[in-house]
Amino acid sequence: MAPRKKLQGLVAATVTPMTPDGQINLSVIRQYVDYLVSKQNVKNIFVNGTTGEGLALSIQERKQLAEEWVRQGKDKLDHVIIHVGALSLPGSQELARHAAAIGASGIAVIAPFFFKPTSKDELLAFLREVASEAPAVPFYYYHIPPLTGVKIRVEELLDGIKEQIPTFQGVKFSDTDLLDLAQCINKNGGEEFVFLYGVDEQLLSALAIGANGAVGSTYNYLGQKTNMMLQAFAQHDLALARKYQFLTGEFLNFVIKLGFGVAQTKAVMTFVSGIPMGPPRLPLVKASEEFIAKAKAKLDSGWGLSVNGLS
Ligand SMILES: CC(=O)N[C@H](C=O)[C@@H](O)[C@H](O)[C@H](O)CO
Ligand SMILES: CC(=O)C(=O)O
Repeated sequence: MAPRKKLQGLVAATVTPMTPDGQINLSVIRQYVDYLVSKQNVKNIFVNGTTGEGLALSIQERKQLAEEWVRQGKDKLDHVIIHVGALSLPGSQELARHAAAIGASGIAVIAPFFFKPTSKDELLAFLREVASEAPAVPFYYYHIPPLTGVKIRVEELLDGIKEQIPTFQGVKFSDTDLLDLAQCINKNGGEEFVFLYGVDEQLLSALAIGANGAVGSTYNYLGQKTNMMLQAFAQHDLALARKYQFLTGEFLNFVIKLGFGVAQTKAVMTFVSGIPMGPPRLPLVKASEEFIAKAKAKLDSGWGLSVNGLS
């Protein structure tokens, strides 16, 4: 899938559909793609990442999923980014070669997080060895220090990165350190790289300092509303953009207080889209009936209309 345009706007971090007995369920991916495009107006996806439980899947499962997403996304999606990060370098390299072979429009890699890189050079060396296995595929670094514990600042990592990783294209930035993000954007004067923000509840703040778009779990079901925020922001209507951020934030604040993670995202996506996403895989456990009832009631309660008449 040759990217027709530079990645921008919303990217849905897809969940991995599973059968009730915990096998990956490829059979609903076609329907999932159609849902994102037609109901959420989201045409980019990020596969096998945090939300997709990528690190809880076998290499074989990750390849099968990547293939199915690319196959179903053909002619419907603009970008299919495959997360190929893994704890072992050979595992990550194998996934990178596979993603290249099937025509993914980009690959992303998180920092290895059991044995952790302790310096920029160590992290860069690992990323370089993965990226070089897919020499024609745009490469994104996936920065998510709350989960990896690798806190090397992106500003530092980006310094001279093109010489080491010629395919380097940008960052999925899933951290609240907006100073780091701002420094990256400020130094990226030529607008060579793409910065996709990954903390959905504060995307507007990241847009304000220059993020190009966002990758997140909530764009699976709040994509339409978040697109309205992007549009208001692009039209310099900050007051309206803020209303949309408050609107999505109201729902997220509600579910975060109940306990919100990948399992809960799968449950919400199941009732919003009607597509059975199934349970998560251990060590995650499925969302409680109580959570589902409350989240559903919140969404059904006219929540969409509760902030100054927005829908
Ligand atoms: C830790 C995590 O999963 N972060 C996601 C992406 O990076 C986000 O999309 C969050 O799910 C979202 O911001 C809700 O907190
Ligand atoms: C949220 C995100 O980007 C991920 O699931 O990896």
